[in-house]
Amino acid sequence: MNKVVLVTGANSGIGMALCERLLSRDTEGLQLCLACRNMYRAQAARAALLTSHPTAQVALLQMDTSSISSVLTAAQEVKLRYNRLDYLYLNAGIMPNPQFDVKAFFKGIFSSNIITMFATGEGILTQKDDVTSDGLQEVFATNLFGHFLLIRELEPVLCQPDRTSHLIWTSSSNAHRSAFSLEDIQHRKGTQPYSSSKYASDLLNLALNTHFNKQGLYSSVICPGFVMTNLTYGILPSFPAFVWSLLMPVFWLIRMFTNTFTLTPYNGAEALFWLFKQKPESLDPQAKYHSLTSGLGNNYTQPRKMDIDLETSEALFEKLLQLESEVRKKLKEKQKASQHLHSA
Ligand SMILES: NC(=O)C1=CN([C@@H]2O[C@H](COP(=O)(O)OP(=O)(O)OC[C@H]3O[C@@H](n4cnc5c(N)ncnc54)[C@H](OP(=O)(O)O)[C@@H]3O)[C@@H](O)[C@H]2O)C=CC1
Ligand SMILES: CC(C)CCC[C@@H](C)[C@H]1CC[C@H]2C3=C(CC[C@]12C)[C@@]1(C)CCC(=O)[C@@H](C)[C@@H]1CC3
Repeated sequence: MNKVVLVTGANSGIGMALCERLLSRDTEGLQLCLACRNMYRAQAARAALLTSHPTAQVALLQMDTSSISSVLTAAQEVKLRYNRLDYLYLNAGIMPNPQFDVKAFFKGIFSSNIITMFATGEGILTQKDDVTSDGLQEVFATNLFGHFLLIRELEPVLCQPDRTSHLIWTSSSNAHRSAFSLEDIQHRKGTQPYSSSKYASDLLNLALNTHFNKQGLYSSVICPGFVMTNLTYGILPSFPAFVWSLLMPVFWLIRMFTNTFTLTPYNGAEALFWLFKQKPESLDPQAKYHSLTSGLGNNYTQPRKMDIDLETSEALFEKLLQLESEVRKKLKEKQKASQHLHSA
């Protein structure tokens, strides 16, 4: 039986590079499903993958992870199409309206914190978040909650007695405990929704392992390192693409000191690809698997312990379940109201 692999945010950057790498390893034995919000971009990605792998099975699925109804519809479609789901890559993510603190950046360059700053972006980035039509914070909804709902909906295909399934989150080394609060899981009040959402995915990863390992479902998190993609280009929008290219020698130099500068989507997808080849039972639920690239350009994956604890991960899991039941209730009421309107 062919393995079924679903990747969210598969039409560009790290998600797209992962698809390319998976098909290069095994073109015939995989059923790849690209879950994307924009079907034009999804079709372009599918066409590019089929150009290099003409015999591959590549399907498309429309899904906007920031929209509850879109996630629920997409999950129904997955259950109709597939009776198994071996790998679910939870990769779609946004960092909207990033503000780059130039002063903090230059201060960081001349401090002992320089390596941490380049590896994590800590202290130099904030974002302005939005609210979705479901009334959720956009970064939380896109990066975390949409994926949580998807997993909950797909439980019947993910938890099967005769085999294991693997959830793999694209988190970040920008995830930081100080940006996250259990009292404000959506990060309505702060200025670091991205860091908060990624820290929440690290916590949720642990809770998912606690609750689902017995049912054959495993979860892992990775950090791709600093990769040049649409997401990072958005951090300095005044820089045209050629300026980023001109900066490449500087970045290669920085890579000599911090191997987190993976830079290309291919390199950034290293840990995602490495996890595909591992037995999920052998992995550490408290570790984040980092894509790293050496000064000489060699890729490797390294686990690093995360700053998370069981108690907070359980508390977050409970809060997410509670939010899930609230949004489902709201959605039902909305559907009832529109039915009334139609029948009147
Ligand atoms: N680049 C980096 O340095 C790092 C990236 N990451 C993480 O890697 C992941 C991939 O990002 P990256 O490849 O860098 O950036 P890209 O912007 O290239 O990829 C992000 C993908 O997510 C999709 N996406 C965004 N919002 C939604 C949504 N609401 N519903 C469905 N899909 C959506 C995008 O679709 P569309 O094309 O339609 O926008 C795109 O396919 C993200 O989770 C990011 O946080 C983590 C650490 C570092
Ligand atoms: C103009 C200058 C010569 C160079 C500017 C460099 C910064 C824009 C980058 C240095 C470290 C980068 C970084 C990220 C974004 C861009 C930098 C701040 C991230 C925060 C991107 C998203 C992530 O998830 C992190 C892992 C990245 C960490 C490093």
